[in-house]
Amino acid sequence: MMVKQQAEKGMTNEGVAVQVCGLIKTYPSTYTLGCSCVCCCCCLKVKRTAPYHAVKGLWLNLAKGQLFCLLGPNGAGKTTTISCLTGITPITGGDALVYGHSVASSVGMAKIRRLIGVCPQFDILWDALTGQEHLELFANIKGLPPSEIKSVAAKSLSEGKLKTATNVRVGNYSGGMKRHLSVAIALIGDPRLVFLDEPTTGMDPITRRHVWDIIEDAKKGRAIVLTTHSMEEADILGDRIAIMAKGKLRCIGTSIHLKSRFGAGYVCNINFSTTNGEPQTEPVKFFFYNHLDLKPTEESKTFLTFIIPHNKEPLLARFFAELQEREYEFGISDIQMGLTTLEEVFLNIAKQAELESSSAAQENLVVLHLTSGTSIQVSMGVRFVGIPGTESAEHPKGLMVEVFWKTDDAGTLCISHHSPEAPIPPNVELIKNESLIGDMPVGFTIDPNQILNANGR
Ligand SMILES: Nc1ncnc2c1ncn2[C@@H]1O[C@H](COP(=O)(O)OP(=O)(O)OP(=O)(O)O)[C@@H](O)[C@H]1O
Repeated sequence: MMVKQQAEKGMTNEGVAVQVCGLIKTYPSTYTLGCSCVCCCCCLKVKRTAPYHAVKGLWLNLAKGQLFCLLGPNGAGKTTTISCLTGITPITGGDALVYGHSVASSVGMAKIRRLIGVCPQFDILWDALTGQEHLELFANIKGLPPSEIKSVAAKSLSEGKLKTATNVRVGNYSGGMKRHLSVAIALIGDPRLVFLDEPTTGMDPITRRHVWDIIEDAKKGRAIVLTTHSMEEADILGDRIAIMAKGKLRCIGTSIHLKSRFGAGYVCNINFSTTNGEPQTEPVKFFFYNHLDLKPTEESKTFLTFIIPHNKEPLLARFFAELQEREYEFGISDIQMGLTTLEEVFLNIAKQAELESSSAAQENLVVLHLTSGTSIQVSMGVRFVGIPGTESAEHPKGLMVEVFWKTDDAGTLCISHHSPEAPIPPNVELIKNESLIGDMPVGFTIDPNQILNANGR
């Protein structure tokens, strides 16, 4: 909101490289030929798809000398945002100023092109050219003085995995080497703003660390916009992180800010020593349950993990003082506390966005295979879901499960596992829309606050 107010008052800030002011991108309708019959000769129809709102009014400032990391599940609108800022696709509404030049005007865009370097999501390289030839070509395009081109190209190839491949044709590069070369191309000519769209996809861990060092060094004196599906990469490189979903910015801040504001709380790991006999995990579990009403999220013979929600904060000082006093009695070797992970923040935001859109339109359903053997459809991102047809005299409200989500390597939200089936607490209000899509029932979404309140969590 502050960004919007500043922009509306025409305020400019010296430290800002890019000012995005209500950016909108809507892809127009497309027309396809199709029919629903088998013969295909009599009823070919032109089908019109609805316009797609990929970016729905984005407001943000990107600072000079900082790396801004844009996260979001597949289809969030990250690449579209980059395409709008780099002039690859025309914007539909709003504007963005790159070092004061507007992306909405062709004059502005011509100036912006001289200031930016881009590593696109998919490599645009020529198999017949070598790494050195690519860099010389792009150094030429960026307008570097001819006398400097060879040395600049050689310098950016002088380190890491590309060194040995300088004169090898790119057709023989691995996928990771091609991404490495695309990053080098984005940085050539000292651009003041660099866009890196999933730059380390397909890289082995050693090359990835090397490219992280290159990116970290490149922050000085320029702004970098990076998109990634790796939370580790975002945590390590991002000075500020934003999460987009369904075309909208959902949250923005430093990694620590996002974890404390949007994470579930703290992760507490307790390790037990095995030198003085059997570890006392059961008394410690009881101690946590008794004082904080928490059960472990992970456990083994020698460690326990608890997620401590923020609302328990007032109890923690006394709780940990007492736990430390009894460390020896419980056989605890060490206690570690940390904020929950960025991945968890990401999942929370992605789930929330999916839930909003699937409750707006009855879509985005995925199949949940219950361990009891039946399958139901559930809204993407739902946490507690009631199982249709499970009402009985013993459980008048029926049964429910808690669904746990994860993202796959490509950033798509998918079901990880679910809790055992449990009775829906009697005081929970249910809004049941009995429905069947295809021949599979649709589970009803239960407000998580009601369950947490009912369980005293
Ligand atoms: N040319 C186009 N015409 C119509 N729709 C498009 C076009 N390009 C992208 N889209 C749609 O816009 C949405 C946003 O796509 P975009 O590529 O920006 O997402 P993203 O956040 O970069 O996802 P990913 O992580 O998969 O790269 C998607 O639903 C996509 O299908």
